[in-house]
Amino acid sequence: MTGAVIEIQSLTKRFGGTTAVDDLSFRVEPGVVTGFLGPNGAGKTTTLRSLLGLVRPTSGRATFDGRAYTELADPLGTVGTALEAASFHPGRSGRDHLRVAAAAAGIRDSRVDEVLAWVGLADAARRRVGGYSLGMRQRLGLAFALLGDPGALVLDEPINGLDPEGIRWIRVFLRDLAAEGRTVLVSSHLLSEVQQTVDRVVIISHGRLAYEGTLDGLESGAVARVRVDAADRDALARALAASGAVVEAAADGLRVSGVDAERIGSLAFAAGVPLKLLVPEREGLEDVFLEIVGEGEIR
Ligand SMILES: Nc1ncnc2c1ncn2[C@@H]1O[C@H](COP(=O)(O)OP(=O)(O)OP(=O)(O)O)[C@@H](O)[C@H]1O
Repeated sequence: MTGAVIEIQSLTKRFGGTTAVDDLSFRVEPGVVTGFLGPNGAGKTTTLRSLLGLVRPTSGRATFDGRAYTELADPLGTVGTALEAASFHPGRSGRDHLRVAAAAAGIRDSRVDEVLAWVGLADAARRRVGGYSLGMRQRLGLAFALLGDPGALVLDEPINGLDPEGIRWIRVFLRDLAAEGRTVLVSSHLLSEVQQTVDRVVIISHGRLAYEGTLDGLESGAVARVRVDAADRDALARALAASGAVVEAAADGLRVSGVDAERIGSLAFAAGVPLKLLVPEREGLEDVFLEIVGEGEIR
């Protein structure tokens, strides 16, 4: 199977005076899991809703192999979606939900049990959705998305709220779907949540593209720092700053960037300042992500 290429081209969506998505362009290829990341309010949901024909863009296009969702000959076979996990009627069983959807879409009834087994819900299929855990509702959402055996999957925050076992399960599940050649796009507001699941990431902030590429590429933007301390911290800071290092004071010593640990050792030695701590540190991916999107910004 080869899933469709998803392409967002100069997409802009304004709601009154709010620009939710601002001239956004990126591509999502089949065969890999792509993370679609940004803080709350960055415009992820609006982008996904535009892609699925639920929102009319102010300008630009969002397509599957060049066709807008509304132009697809076989929408359910092209893309499966799970935009909200909680929107199932609590009084009906998981199986009933899928049977109604399958009948409406002209999909054979036996497919319902296939997808329920696929997502590990076979035993719970006849129970009321009201008694499902969040993880089970997320699985039901996935089963729903897979009904039409789509080449592409577009999932809004599918990992949000899952317990560790559920997270492990969905990681493997999404990777398997991509390995079959499907296009898998997964949104999240936390990089750490999808870090072990995705191959590529698209990061947006304020409706604009902030980064598109591999996780390795993102990591190469991480700043190397050295944590260092001396009994005479001020003398150490002066010696390092005089050699062009960037020195920040912290409660437990100094954070130094721009020079490596070896050079810091020689500079301290030359200045006659004995060190009591010298630890190279690398910024985590989550720090790089927060820097890219602007730490803690919520609109
Ligand atoms: N129907 C709407 N009417 C008015 N403003 C909207 C509407 N939908 C979204 N917005 C605004 O557009 C911006 C982007 O929202 P969007 O839901 O796309 O972000 P998001 O990245 O998905 O965030 P979240 O994870 O919180 O859903 C926000 O400022 C939001 O308030």
